[in-house]
Amino acid sequence: MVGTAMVKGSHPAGVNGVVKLRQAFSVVNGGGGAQDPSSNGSAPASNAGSECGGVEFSREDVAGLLNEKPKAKNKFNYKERCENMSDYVKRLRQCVKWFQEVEAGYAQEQSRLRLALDSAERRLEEIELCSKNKEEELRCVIVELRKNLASAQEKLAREEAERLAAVDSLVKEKEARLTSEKALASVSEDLAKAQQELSSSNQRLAAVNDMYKRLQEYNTSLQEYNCSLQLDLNTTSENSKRCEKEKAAVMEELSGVRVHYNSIHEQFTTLKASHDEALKQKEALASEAACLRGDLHQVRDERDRHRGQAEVLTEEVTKYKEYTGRSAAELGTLTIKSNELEAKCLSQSEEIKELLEKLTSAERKLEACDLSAVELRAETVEQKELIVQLQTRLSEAEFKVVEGEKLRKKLHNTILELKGNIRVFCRVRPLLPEDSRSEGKILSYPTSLDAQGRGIDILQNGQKHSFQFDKVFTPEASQEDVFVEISQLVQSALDGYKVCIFAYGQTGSGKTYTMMGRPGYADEKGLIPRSLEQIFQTKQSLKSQGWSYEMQVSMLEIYNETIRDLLPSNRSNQDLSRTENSASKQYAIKHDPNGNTHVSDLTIVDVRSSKEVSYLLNHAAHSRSVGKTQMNEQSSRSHFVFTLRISGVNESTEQQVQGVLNLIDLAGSERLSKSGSTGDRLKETQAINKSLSSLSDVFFALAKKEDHVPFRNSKLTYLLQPCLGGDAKTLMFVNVSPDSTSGGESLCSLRFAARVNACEIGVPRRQTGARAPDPRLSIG
Ligand SMILES: Nc1ncnc2c1ncn2[C@@H]1O[C@H](COP(=O)(O)OP(=O)(O)OP(=O)(O)O)[C@@H](O)[C@H]1O
Repeated sequence: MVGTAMVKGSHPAGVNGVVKLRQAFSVVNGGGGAQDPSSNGSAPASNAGSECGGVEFSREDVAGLLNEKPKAKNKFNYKERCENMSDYVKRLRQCVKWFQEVEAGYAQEQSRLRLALDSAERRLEEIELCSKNKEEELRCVIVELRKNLASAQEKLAREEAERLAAVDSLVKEKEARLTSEKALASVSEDLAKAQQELSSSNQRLAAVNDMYKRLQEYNTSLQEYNCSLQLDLNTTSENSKRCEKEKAAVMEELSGVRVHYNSIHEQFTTLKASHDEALKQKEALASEAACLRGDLHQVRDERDRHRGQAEVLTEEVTKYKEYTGRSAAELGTLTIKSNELEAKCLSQSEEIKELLEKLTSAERKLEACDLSAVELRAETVEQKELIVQLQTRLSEAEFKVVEGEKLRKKLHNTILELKGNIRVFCRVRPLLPEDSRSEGKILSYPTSLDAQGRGIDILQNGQKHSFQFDKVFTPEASQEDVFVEISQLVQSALDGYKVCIFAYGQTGSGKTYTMMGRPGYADEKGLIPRSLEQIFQTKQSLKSQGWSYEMQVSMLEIYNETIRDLLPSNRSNQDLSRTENSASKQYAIKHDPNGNTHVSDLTIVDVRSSKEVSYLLNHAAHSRSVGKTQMNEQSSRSHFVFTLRISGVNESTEQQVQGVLNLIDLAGSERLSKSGSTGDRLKETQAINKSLSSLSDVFFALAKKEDHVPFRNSKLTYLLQPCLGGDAKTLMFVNVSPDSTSGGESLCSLRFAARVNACEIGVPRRQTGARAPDPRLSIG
């Protein structure tokens, strides 16, 4: 009974307790140890059971032992009951032994489990602490993110509004551009037509000139012929005059003869009349005689008288007849002579007529020739006038085109100035012999109306990325083409603006070529020498308007975050080594309230001509830190800053202007893996990449209109602060290599440039009025 009670009493804390401990142990250890015997009575014996003194007990055995009392079939059979009891006691003893062993094992297990529990609790505590910290952090992050979200939403709304406004203005600009392009196209058409007309007019003019020459030759021959005809005519007219005179004399003679003849004829008529009278009288007399015959006496006397009268009359008639016969002969000779003369005169008249006809026809021909010559001359004059008109129209059209282009640029500039944007030009250099040509072209230039000359597409990993800038120069663009586009900007430095032009891009992409050019090749001079030439030329031409300018130059480089002066402080002491010269100097950058930047101890040189500046540029180029990298034979390892300060005074208008021209050749960005830099080169590359990434951060902050712009993160950005965040006219060249192996870098550069293009830095302001107290210390 005692044993039974003991076993019974130990049951809950015994088997179940051990089972629970085992369960806990298995949970802590993550294993699948013992299970609650009551939960799964069919568990395998090896899992639930244990060994005790060589006797194996199953759970069922133990449970049977604990729950069953020994029962005898016959309660009076004491022997059987004793045997049963002893058997039961034996089994109980074995069971107790098993329990003890199990308890010992369980105690061990318990201590192990306690240790595990302790460590688990410690871990739990740590985890809880950690999770609390994390929770705290996450809460902070969530709060910050919420704030950021709110400000981002605000900014988004603002940017959306601005974007809409920008889209509006872009649409307007596009429209304006389209109309100006249409006008340009129509003007170009006109121009082409005018040129065609001009060339056809030139051809016609040449043909007319040719014809005119031939006509002139013909005219000359006609004039010669005319001269000979005139000579002939003169001699003929002299002959004719002579003949006329002779004819007149003959006619006079003839008329005299005719008068004479008439008078003789009249006499003859009167004589004939008198003869007839006489005959009549004779007849009357004869009739009278016949009448008087009767009266013979009387009649004979009368007859004699009459006879005498008849004889006298006969004599007279004879005389008359004689006379009349002689006159007729004379008249005949005279008539013959007159006829001859008339015939001669007639022949001469005919000759004269013929000559006159010839002369008239010749004159008519001459007149016709003169007329055609005059017509031709008039036509030539008309054509010349037409040519002049066409040329005027052509020059007008050309002028219109130039003016249109100027206006477009001006409008574009004005829009940009109103927006306060940084302008971005992209320049792609030509493929060099050392470039790889394996993967074909990665860059292309869209030809659509709105993107022509401004768009660039880059193919990277099979994907096309499109960008648009203020201008895109293809590899064919010459240094002159590039300079033409920035000359107006350079000009505005003389008008009192702060101007900043800088070149950004991967190493070897053509920044130094763009800014400085190729030394020794006049055609390939870069923007810096060309800008200076233009400034000094304009300075000369503005003299007539009363302007006089003073100019000062300074040049520095930022190498490994250190400023170096590139000009000799003492011209006579040029051989002094640069390090020795600049070691003691501080070159601290300061900005005054007027937005001018001062670099202490920096050498500033007065310059009067572009030659002087070229000399200084050469000096600086030799002093600049240059090295060889895997990407570029002559790689610029520093940022080069050229500053020209311009002070202008107009004595007649008492105006004063102060302009600054900053021209900057940045060091090239490069990937450390690709550049293959080690040692000092590696340090340089890291410094370059750091300052360029600071520049990128500045643009990022500007583009997002953040309150804080990290200008102070690098010397470069701090030096450029007035140009990037102030009132300067700023232009960035993004130089790109067409090499297919540089596609990644080119895409990065173009992305950076697109971000810069979106930046608004403020509206440019002209600096006029009183001069700074010491302009020599100011660089921009
Ligand atoms: N537009 C171009 N026409 C002809 N050659 C060019 C042009 N641009 C660049 N090059 C040539 O490409 C080479 C690299 O150009 P450059 O030295 O100007 O590159 P960079 O960007 O200044 O490089 P880094 O950053 O390493 O100084 C030079 O040999 C240069 O003459």
